[in-house]
Amino acid sequence: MPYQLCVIGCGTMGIAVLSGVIEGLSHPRAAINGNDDESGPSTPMGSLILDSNSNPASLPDRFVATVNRAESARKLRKVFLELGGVGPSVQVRQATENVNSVAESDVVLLCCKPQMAAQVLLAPGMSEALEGKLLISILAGTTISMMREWVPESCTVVRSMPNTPSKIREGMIVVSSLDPSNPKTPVQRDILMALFTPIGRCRFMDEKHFDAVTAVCGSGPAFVCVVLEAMADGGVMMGLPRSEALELAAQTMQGAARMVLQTGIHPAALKDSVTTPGGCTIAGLLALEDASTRSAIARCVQKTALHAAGLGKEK
Ligand SMILES: NC(=O)C1=CN([C@@H]2O[C@H](COP(=O)(O)OP(=O)(O)OC[C@H]3O[C@@H](n4cnc5c(N)ncnc54)[C@H](OP(=O)(O)O)[C@@H]3O)[C@@H](O)[C@H]2O)C=CC1
Ligand SMILES: O=C(O)[C@@H]1CCC=N1
Repeated sequence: MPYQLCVIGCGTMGIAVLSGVIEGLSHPRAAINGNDDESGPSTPMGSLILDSNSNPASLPDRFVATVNRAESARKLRKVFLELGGVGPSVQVRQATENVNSVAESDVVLLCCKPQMAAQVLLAPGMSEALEGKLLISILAGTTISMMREWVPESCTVVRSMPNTPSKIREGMIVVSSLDPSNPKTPVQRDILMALFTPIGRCRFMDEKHFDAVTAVCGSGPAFVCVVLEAMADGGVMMGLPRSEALELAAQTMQGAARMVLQTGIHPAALKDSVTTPGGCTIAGLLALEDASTRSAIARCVQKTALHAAGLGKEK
């Protein structure tokens, strides 16, 4: 039976995921998946799994979303009203209705800030509401074992890390491979696949990688946009109109990334193929090396991952 999905804390990321899921309901398409350590081998850069939505029982058909403030609820209603043409409506409620929203739903997507998780999950009545439910968290730095302390034993806890491009169904979503104290049933696995594959590339990974995953794909769009903006700035410096400079840089970035994903070509090989001996590309590359660009970006990911690890512990 189709089920009700409840999004607790439907801010930037809740909207991104829910918009992608709702859009995917009316426009199903082939799902692109990364390696899936729970379903056997695939190609180095991922395999194409056709129409993982074929089991309608794994898809939600009713939606509830909660936020804290009345003002946010008003804005959220507008967001989903505008989406209305492409899918079912979403009931928007305030945090005072978290417990009954969870009680009447089958699957819960936890999208609040990590610092709010304990308060939300330990609210009076929430434990009863979560009995037997599937709780999918997108929270950075909040481990399954921390969440297990806050939910009843019968509740299955899964961690996921989506990113903002999920909104246009170009997300990267990593899902924790197992909750050792409460392994996923095939039904729950189907639900995870059905929810996430329509909104991007989906991969199961062990929870121990989640801080690194958070840095690379959760925060990654911010880092990539700094590079994108800088490339456009360079074009503007050399006389290109701003909008064209941005278009050229964005499509170039997308094209290079797609070549890596689709062909499995190593980025270094792709870079070498652009670099004509004695040409202009090597001149630009050496300027990047002088500025230690690679280590700056790698250190940025390292620092982000280390910070992510502490997020769930903040009060
Ligand atoms: N932003 C990103 O790119 C990514 C974020 N994440 C994770 O997603 C989570 C949310 O981040 P983000 O969307 O950026 O944050 P936002 O601040 O945009 O969203 C948080 C939402 O939680 C709501 N909220 C606060 N308290 C409660 C409560 N008691 N009950 C119900 N809702 C509540 C807020 O409502 P109100 O506005 O009224 O206060 C707001 O809508 C974080 O845990 C983060 O680690 C993961 C991947 C990527
Ligand atoms: O900045 C943050 O904490 C969240 C987690 C990943 C992306 N944004």
